[in-house]
Amino acid sequence: MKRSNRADCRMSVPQNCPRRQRERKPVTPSNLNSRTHSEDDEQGERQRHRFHGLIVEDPRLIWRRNLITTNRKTEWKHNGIVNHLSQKREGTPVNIIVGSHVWVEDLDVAWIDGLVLKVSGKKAEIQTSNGNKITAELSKLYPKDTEAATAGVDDMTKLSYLHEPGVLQNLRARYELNEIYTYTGNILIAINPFQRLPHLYNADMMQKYKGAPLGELSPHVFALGDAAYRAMMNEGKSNSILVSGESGAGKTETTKMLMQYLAFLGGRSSSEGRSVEQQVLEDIEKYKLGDPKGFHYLNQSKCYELAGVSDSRDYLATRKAMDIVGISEKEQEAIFRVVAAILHLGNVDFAKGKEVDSSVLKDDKSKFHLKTVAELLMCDAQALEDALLKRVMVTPEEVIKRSLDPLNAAVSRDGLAKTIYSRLFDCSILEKRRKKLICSIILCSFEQFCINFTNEKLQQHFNQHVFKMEQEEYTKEQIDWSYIEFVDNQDVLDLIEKVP
Ligand SMILES: Nc1ncnc2c1ncn2[C@@H]1O[C@H](COP(=O)(O)OP(=O)(O)OP(=O)(O)O)[C@@H](O)[C@H]1O
Repeated sequence: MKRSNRADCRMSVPQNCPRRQRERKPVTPSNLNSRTHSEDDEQGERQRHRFHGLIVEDPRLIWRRNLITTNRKTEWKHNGIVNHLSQKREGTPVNIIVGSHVWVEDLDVAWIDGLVLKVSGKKAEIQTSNGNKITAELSKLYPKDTEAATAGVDDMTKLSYLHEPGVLQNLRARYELNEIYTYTGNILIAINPFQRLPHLYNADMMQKYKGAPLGELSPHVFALGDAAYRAMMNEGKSNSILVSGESGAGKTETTKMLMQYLAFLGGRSSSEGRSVEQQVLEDIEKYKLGDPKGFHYLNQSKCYELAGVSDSRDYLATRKAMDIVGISEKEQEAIFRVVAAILHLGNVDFAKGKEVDSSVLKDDKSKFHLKTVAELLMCDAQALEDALLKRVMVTPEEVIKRSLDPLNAAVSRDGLAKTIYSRLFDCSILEKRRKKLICSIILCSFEQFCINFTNEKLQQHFNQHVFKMEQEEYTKEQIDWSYIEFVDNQDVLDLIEKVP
């Protein structure tokens, strides 16, 4: 399922009608939320989940276009925040005249601001703020809001001009002040700070955000976690937070913060007076784990500790968060058994066997790890050993077993580890979803399906809250502007979500 061209989904704000000139209630995360309630009601049973959107971005990608390959740039523009917010390029009535302050594309810094010196035909001559004089097509210029707050705005819906340079400038201005979070309605955008900002995540901050309505305090990942948790408790309904972003943008770190916050909200004191180390030691023995240096899958980077990161605490926070989101003790045990089994599996080594191109378990250590894997996965140790040492080929006539040499046995071991790990997530999600809806799709690429579905869901979220709502408001306020058609992807969502 490929994404359709979203270019026609972009919203155009009339140039002669900057949004701040109109007397209107600013669109805040909280009033957007109240709208979601009524829409949920309308959708009734069909809406099994409430979704909260969180987009993480890598500043190196969004501000330095020369670091982005053409494809990546296009992909980002089509999938990222700017696509949802930016002003329609073609056919937009851009009222650029001599003396206008504008944004123009720049290879080094993505967008540079400048002053229009001359307009002739479809082109303009611009004096850029870095001292260059350039000529650009009028249709490629975007008006600059000269009255924009230098510190930026905490919610992108408050921007006067919703176009790519405006959005990026706002994120950048905030980022320079270490304000890495910004709302777009009730969607949170997080920019990777590439440095620890402990003051943002300490216990005081958690306390501050606990119970505060979304939008009341500065944008924060805790605010989103809080909204999801409250909605879950109040409505008895599942909630999902979609964390979307490029590789390296900070999804994992953001998710960790969310988990910590959810654990804090759950507040179940499972420690019973024991120290963190004692509790974790409660599990290391059980899963026959030990020093990470001793595990092949953990010791490749040779990096075992990070300043300010406590694996023990993160582990306990994860367990607590699992409690909160309703993963039972038994399911948690199963999850950690599988994870521990994967680590042990990585330590199973192979040596040459007696026959040509065959292999055996290398030593007693490997035998121990294989036995532990079998115990943890509750499977037969001999069958597991066979599966690692031999390849099975099924032909129409017969089933052929062929021995593997040590190198290929190691490849088979790593393949098994990857498959088990990936199945762990498929199974957890499957448990929570209606099998009817999902089974056939898993046979395709489940991961890609999830990515596409998430993108479609986010797109619909933006359609609902930015396009539909804004247009309704313009109509209500009788503002003279042309109605923009946009592609509604509800049919795509119905295909996946709707009960057949
Ligand atoms: N909020 C944050 N605070 C501090 N550092 C961060 C934060 N978010 C990301 N980082 C830094 O960026 C690095 C990459 O982030 P992370 O691993 O979360 O990315 P990712 O989106 O999960 O990547 P991938 O999709 O490739 O797994 C982290 O190792 C960390 O150094």
